[in-house]
Amino acid sequence: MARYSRTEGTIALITLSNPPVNALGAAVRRTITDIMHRALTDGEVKAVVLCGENGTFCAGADIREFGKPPSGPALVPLIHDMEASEKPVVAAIEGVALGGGLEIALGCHYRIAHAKARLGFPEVMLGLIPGAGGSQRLPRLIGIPAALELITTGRLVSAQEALKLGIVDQVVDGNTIETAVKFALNVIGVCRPLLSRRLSERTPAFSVDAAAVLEEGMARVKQRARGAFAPVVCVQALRAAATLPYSRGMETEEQLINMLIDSSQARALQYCFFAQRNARKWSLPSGARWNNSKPRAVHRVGVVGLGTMGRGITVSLVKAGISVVAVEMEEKQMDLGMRAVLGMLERDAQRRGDTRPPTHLLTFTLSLQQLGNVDLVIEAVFEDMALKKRLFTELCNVCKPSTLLCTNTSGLDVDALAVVTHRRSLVVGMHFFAPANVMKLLEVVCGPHSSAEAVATAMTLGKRLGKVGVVVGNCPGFVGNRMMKLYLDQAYFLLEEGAAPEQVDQVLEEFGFTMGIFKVSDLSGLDVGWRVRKASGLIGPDVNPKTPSRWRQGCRYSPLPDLLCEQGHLGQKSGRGWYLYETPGGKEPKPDPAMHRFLQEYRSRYGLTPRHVHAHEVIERCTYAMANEGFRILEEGIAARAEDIDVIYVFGYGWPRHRGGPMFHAAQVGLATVLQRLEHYHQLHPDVPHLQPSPLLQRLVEAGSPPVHHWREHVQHLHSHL
Ligand SMILES: CC(C)(COP(=O)(O)OP(=O)(O)OC[C@H]1O[C@@H](n2cnc3c(N)ncnc32)[C@H](O)[C@@H]1OP(=O)(O)O)[C@@H](O)C(=O)NCCC(=O)NCCSC(=O)C[C@@H](O)CCCCCCCCCCCCC(=O)O
Repeated sequence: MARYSRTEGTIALITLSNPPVNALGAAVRRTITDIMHRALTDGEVKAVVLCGENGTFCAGADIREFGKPPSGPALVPLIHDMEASEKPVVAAIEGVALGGGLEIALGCHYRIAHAKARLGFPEVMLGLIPGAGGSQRLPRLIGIPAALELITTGRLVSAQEALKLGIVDQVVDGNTIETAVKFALNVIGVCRPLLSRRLSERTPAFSVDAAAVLEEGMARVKQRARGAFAPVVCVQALRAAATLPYSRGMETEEQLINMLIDSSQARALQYCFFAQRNARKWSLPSGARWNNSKPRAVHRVGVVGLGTMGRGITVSLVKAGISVVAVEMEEKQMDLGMRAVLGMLERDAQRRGDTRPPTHLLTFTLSLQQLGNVDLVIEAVFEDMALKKRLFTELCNVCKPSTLLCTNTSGLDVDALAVVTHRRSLVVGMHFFAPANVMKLLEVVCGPHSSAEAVATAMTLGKRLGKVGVVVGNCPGFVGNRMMKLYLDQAYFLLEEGAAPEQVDQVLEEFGFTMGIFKVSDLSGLDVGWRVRKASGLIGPDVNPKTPSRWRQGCRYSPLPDLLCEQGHLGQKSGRGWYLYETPGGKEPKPDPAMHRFLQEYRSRYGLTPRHVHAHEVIERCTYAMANEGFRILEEGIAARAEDIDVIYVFGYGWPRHRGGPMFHAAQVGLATVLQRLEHYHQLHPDVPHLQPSPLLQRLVEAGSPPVHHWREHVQHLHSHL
């Protein structure tokens, strides 16, 4: 928990010891409080050095304790006692000093940091504010503008930046604890009383513009927060620091954190924190798991296809220091792709202040033969099964027998590709999201033949690329796009029933989505879905001409997006889609009067009487339809946990993190309510079978709506892939 030792005769060394990150759980707080009291009252001790075991100072409060009844001593009195002490207290910061960890460090009189240390207040990402004096001490140390930026964004700073800002007093390359001990010996008795080092005693170093800075800060966070409370409350805490004496500021901080601590948003954000980490802990029905499966070494990767996805994947790989052989079939495409990749790398290097992008890691070629020596191939050609099968067959002949063959398909059958190869166990899906060099999500699609080694290798590679990997099973659309289809269907149906694209989007954005569904569709290009619908036989020559336009494969179908595509309205790239753009390639969507007329004509053609669609109906139909499919996905074992589905939505589809994800949202609304609303909508729309509540949802409600982590226990037949 925390250890006490004496060094150099007069220095008390207090070492936090709570692996893996020295979080400040109740037992740790109890031990440090006792030990600190001992050190501060022991007459032989002249100074104290506080450090953390195993190269980590402290990652802050133990997040698992939030939401539980409080126990153990609080941090605030401990920090006050330390700061009030007449013996110098020096923090030796290695690894991280985050949240409550940094608050403790700010209560110390001096801070020495290792060059590789990172410091910050990430509380806002957990729906909180720094609640143990951090919101009051940091602005007194570095001023309002810098504190405002750090606290409202949760951004971590390097030791060097912390030195520049004045958060730490010294940065060391060598042994931080030894340096801190020497430092402590040097300052014993030098600065008595330690008044100037006590941040709570300082008058905040505010510029005259503090009020304006806070006002601007508030406007900025409100615009960016998409409905999240915590960033706004962070600004309120800083306003208290700017305008109130320290003790009153602390009272305000306490009131504000108490308001947030039990909020549904804080719960959702803390759920996301653990869900993201749990996603790494995959397992397969064979018993193979993340911690008993060895990934293969990947030094050289082949990327086939230099369209939008292939380019982004190539850039991600190169930025992670991995050699890439990029293959295109046609010279013109290759030239375009090569220029785009080099341009992206160049801009990235400029942003980071590097003079030369790592182009030496790149080989561009028109010949698949050059893939003979790669460890892994990522196929990123068109979504055309016949083309992909030909390619996989050829790759088998070209690549060494141990090369993993991965497909970036966004929904085609990974197993159908595996069976054309002689190395089925080495085939997995690596589904990146556009733009692949930016988006964090990676679905690792595991087919029935995929080996644990292949899954482990794809997950490890994803981690090297900075992605959040989630292992999913093989079915059309996997997890993300399978649920997305139902979301889109509901959005189209809402247009048929009377809504306008901008109205649906506004409601979704107010809910917290990064972008409304129609804006997303315009951005990705309407032709993407069009191709998928053609390939899956929903449109095209295979459809019986007698089939009504609004009816496909036994259920209601909306041809709206197909009609737009037929007119060449493909979204941003064509200057027109669900919205109007100034020019082809324009980015600024404007409501399109022609779209309104088109919808009116469409409705009258099919005898649909438009009605006013309420905001709550938009949210319920879109999000409950998604969650309902999520329950089916869980039942089929396509996702191992509800948390995995939520991670996919938060990291890949712009779902607001402060609402946890579609499954967590359903749990927060109440499963019984979701069930009842789905029944209601299914009664109104019996031609939409997907609105019929899934059997798992029904069983969960019968079982009293257990918490998300227990849902898997109610899956009846674990016939699953995962
Ligand atoms: C630290 C990291 C940067 C490490 O990253 P890395 O990639 O190396 O590793 P992982 O992310 O995989 O983490 C490894 C492992 O550790 C677990 N973990 C990490 N941090 C915590 C944590 N803070 N608590 C619990 N567990 C943690 C993680 O889950 C992994 O576990 P696994 O099983 O999967 O291996 C990175 O992890 C990171 O960024 N962590 C989060 C850091 C953070 O957000 N810190 C802020 C915490 S909130 C806080 O500090 C609030 C303060 O302002 C204090 C507020 C006090 C008042 C509140 C009143 C509430 C009452 C309850 C508490 C009473 C206390 C009091 O009153 O004083």
